[in-house]
Amino acid sequence: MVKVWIEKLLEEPELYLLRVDDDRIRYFEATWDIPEGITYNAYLMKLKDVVILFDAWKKDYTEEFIEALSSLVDPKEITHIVVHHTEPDHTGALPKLLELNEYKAQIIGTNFAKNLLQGFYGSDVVKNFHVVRDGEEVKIGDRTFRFITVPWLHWPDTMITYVIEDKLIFSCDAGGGYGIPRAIDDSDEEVVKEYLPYVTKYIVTVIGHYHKYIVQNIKKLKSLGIIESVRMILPGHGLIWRRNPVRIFEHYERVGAGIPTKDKVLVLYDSMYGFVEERMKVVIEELRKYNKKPVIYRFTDKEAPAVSDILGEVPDSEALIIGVSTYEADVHPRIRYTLYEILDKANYDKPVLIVGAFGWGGVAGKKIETLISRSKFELVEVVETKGRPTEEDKEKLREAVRRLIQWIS
Ligand SMILES: Cc1cc2nc3c(=O)[nH]c(=O)nc-3n(C[C@H](O)[C@H](O)[C@H](O)COP(=O)(O)O)c2cc1C
Repeated sequence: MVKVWIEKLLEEPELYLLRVDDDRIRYFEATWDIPEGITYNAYLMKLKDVVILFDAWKKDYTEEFIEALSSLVDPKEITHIVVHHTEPDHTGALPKLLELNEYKAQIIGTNFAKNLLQGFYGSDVVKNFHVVRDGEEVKIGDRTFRFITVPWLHWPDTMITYVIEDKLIFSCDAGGGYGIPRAIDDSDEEVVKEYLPYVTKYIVTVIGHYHKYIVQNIKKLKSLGIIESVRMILPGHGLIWRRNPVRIFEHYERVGAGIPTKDKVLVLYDSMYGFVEERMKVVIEELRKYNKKPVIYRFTDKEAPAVSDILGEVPDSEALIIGVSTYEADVHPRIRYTLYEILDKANYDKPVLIVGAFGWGGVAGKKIETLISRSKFELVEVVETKGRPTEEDKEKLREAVRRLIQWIS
């Protein structure tokens, strides 16, 4: 049985969280390996004469959503539905809800959201749609709702809602993360510590392609003066932030900007028969000699880490070292895919060292060199040699690692 949370968050205004813990999902967006699962959060606010729903759940949980919602309100009584972002993990249950609501509720969202909803679910769903512009304020009941667009965080339709009188931010995907936290909010530091790495992984895999917009949009919210005094940040996934609400946006900013954790170096390699691995042992030993802390992911005949986990390690690394074998005159397929995703989702200004091994003609190193030259990463060196590494090859590797360390410092 899937776990559903129905929690009262505030008495005034009367505000509820409706959260479902999706522990059945394996691959978010049919791509990202998330054994940690994810939650979908919707919120319900009851004011005098109006009932406002903020977002919904994924279609798979429509039945549970309607049941949870019905325990708080008759769906027919919902007067407004705010759609912050139309991705179906937040809107899948909407068509059924609107049917039960007899299409009485006014849907509020951006023009982009209206077009997308119509494309996904048909014209009926948008027949009572109120398009809001960036910064528009709408009085609903006795509260004022300001809608602020945050485009490309992570779709063009995305906006957040700021409730002026109560200083609440409904932030949808911004401020969200993977994982199924044991609590609903950030009051327990242990829960927060367990959860934050899943937030980083979520940011990189889901929003990473647009990571410059994270920094840009948070700057925009800061300039509006709504962050420093915010009382609660209520995201569409994961924990609610109310003990220290600013913290989640600070975390997003750090990941967006790629701020490194001191001494962390991401080491990533494939090795089919051990020759790349022999080289990487030399590299790792040299890193440790200089007090660097390598975080190691390897593709071998015994292990294949999730690319989503590797991506989550990039933003706070000081540097990357990639070990690669040449495979059919190309980059080994596992590294090829991983690197493609790193360059797309976690493209940061960080130094990279490439370590290659080949049998009869090294190609992988040169191909990676070309890819890196078109990215934000800076290539320190390609050390690519044949077969089993000689003592001379090993010395070259140690020198390259020292050069990388100098580059970092
Ligand atoms: C399926 C396969 C394809 C390969 N293709 C090439 C190639 O195109 N060019 C080359 O120089 N070596 C090629 N090699 C040899 C490897 O690059 C070489 O053995 C390297 O040292 C492998 O590193 P490892 O021992 O860590 O797996 C290939 C090896 C395998 C198993």
